Amino acid sequence: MFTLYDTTLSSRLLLGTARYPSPAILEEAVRRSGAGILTVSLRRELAGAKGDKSRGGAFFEMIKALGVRVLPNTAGCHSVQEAVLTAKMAREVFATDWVKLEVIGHHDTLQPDVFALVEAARILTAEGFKVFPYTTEDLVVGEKLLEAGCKVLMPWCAPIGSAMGPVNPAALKAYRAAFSDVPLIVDAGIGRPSHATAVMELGFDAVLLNTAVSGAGDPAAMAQAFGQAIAAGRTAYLADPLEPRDMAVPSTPVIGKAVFDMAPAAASGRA
Ligand SMILES: CC(=O)[C@@H](O)[C@H](O)COP(=O)(O)O
Repeated sequence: MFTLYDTTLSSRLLLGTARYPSPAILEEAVRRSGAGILTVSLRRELAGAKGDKSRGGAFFEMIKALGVRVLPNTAGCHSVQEAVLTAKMAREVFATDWVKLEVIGHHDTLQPDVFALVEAARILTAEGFKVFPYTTEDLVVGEKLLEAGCKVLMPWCAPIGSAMGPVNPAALKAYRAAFSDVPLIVDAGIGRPSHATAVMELGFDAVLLNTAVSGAGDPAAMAQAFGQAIAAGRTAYLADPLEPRDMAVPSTPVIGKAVFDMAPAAASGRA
């Protein structure tokens, strides 16, 4: 169990809902993942409906009907104004003050504009939003986001949609150590279940991912694999894993065993 703002959750997987082959596959993926939170892009769905707002609305109704907590996101926003406006629209549509705050700053890497992110976070928390900021693993930005009122931080592990997995594990380790009391969710860049396990083993509280599931050959099976991998990573973290060592250490205590085994054989003349 872990707590994000006012809510206690058992699943540590937050699943994105974009780019699935069909609504039925999305539904099945959500079910098999066991995800505790679904993130939904307001801008993407409304843009995809191409003027027919009821299509966007139908998608939102389908998401609500899944009965999983929704975390609307501001994916596709490039400025403070856009992100704040999108968050307010999402609050109306989903009747929630939770928002995943994304303010994209770099065209190629989709790296967040961390200056705009902090400003938007400050505005939204002042208006009562519970902000989940998508950020880099920069420690100073993390501190500024906490000062702005965020109670959760969501560092990337690689660019959105890249599926690279944790490209800078040392930075993620430092992030975990620096914000030991803050719920931390790795958001974006996960490609495989083993990546999710690896970041959970570092002590992160949860993982948010989308492309690795929606882009898989069998999204529902992959969603299930991620659910299992995240749970395994958490269990391993709590089990206090060994640190890698420079030297070999025999795992079987051989000294003494041979004496017991050999002595009776030698005495009886057996080789
Ligand atoms: C759905 C969503 O919020 C994405 O913007 C998020 O950051 C996930 O990234 P991946 O698609 O790389 O998992």
